Amino acid sequence: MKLYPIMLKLAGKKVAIVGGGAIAYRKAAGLAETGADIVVISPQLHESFAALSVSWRNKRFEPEDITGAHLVFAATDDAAVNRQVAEAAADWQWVDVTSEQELSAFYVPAVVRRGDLVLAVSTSGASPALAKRVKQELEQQYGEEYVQIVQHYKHERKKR
Ligand SMILES: C[C@@]1(CC(=O)O)C2=NC(=C\c3[nH]c(c(CCC(=O)O)c3CC(=O)O)Cc3[nH]c(c(CC(=O)O)c3CCC(=O)O)/C=C3\N/C(=C\2)[C@@H](CCC(=O)O)[C@]3(C)CC(=O)O)/[C@H]1CCC(=O)O
Ligand SMILES: NC(=O)c1ccc[n+]([C@@H]2O[C@H](COP(=O)([O-])OP(=O)(O)OC[C@H]3O[C@@H](n4cnc5c(N)ncnc54)[C@H](O)[C@@H]3O)[C@@H](O)[C@H]2O)c1
Repeated sequence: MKLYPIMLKLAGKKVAIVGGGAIAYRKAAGLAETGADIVVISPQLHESFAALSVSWRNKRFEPEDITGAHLVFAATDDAAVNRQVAEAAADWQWVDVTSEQELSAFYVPAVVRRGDLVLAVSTSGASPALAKRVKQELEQQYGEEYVQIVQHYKHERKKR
């Protein structure tokens, strides 16, 4: 089955991240500056979270924690807990179980940002390491100059 790529406007939307370790941090960092209302549920929080704006619920996961969340990340190191998160989610909630593809409703791509230019790379889950490698190649190919290039094109387009 093909996966469908999309750009989400997350300002003001609740996003729940269950787990507070390295992987939870990586998913939270990817949400920085989207305006999402990020809630992290975990009895421990990785020190890098200090640089991010998130609400921390210092506790173990319970189903009520994901109520109203549009996106849900199950990112604990306990596969059974991650499965409970998937089971607690309503049909309309998009869940990424970071330890188990079969239970996920979406995956996160590897991303290069150059201002408004966004390059997202996915292998549809086949190989996250390859997605990262292709991202690194794109980082070389599309340098910081593209921040200005995309601005220029945007400006030209408005003149029409
Ligand atoms: C792209 C990136 C985005 C991000 O995380 O922000 C991302 N994984 C990254 C890196 C990475 N992940 C893993 C390794 C170790 C090498 C390896 O195992 O290959 C490395 C490499 C590294 O860390 O160097 C391990 C791993 N990943 C998943 C599983 C579980 C499974 O496959 O079932 C396991 C085994 C866990 C275990 O051992 O238990 C699952 C997923 N990882 C995804 C995304 C989604 C599919 C993306 C796609 O392919 O399209 C998906 C399906 C769900 C999701 O996480 O959304 C990010 C690159 C960051 C960057 O840009 O630098
Ligand atoms: N998708 C990916 O990109 C990817 C990559 C590597 C690993 N993984 C998976 O992610 C998992 C987590 O890895 P990590 O490096 O972040 O682990 P980690 O040990 O750094 O963090 C685990 C976190 O889970 C929290 N936790 C444990 N039980 C909990 C509970 N009941 N409720 C709430 N929080 C709870 C802990 O407090 C801790 O903060 C791994 O076990 C692996 O399966 C995914």
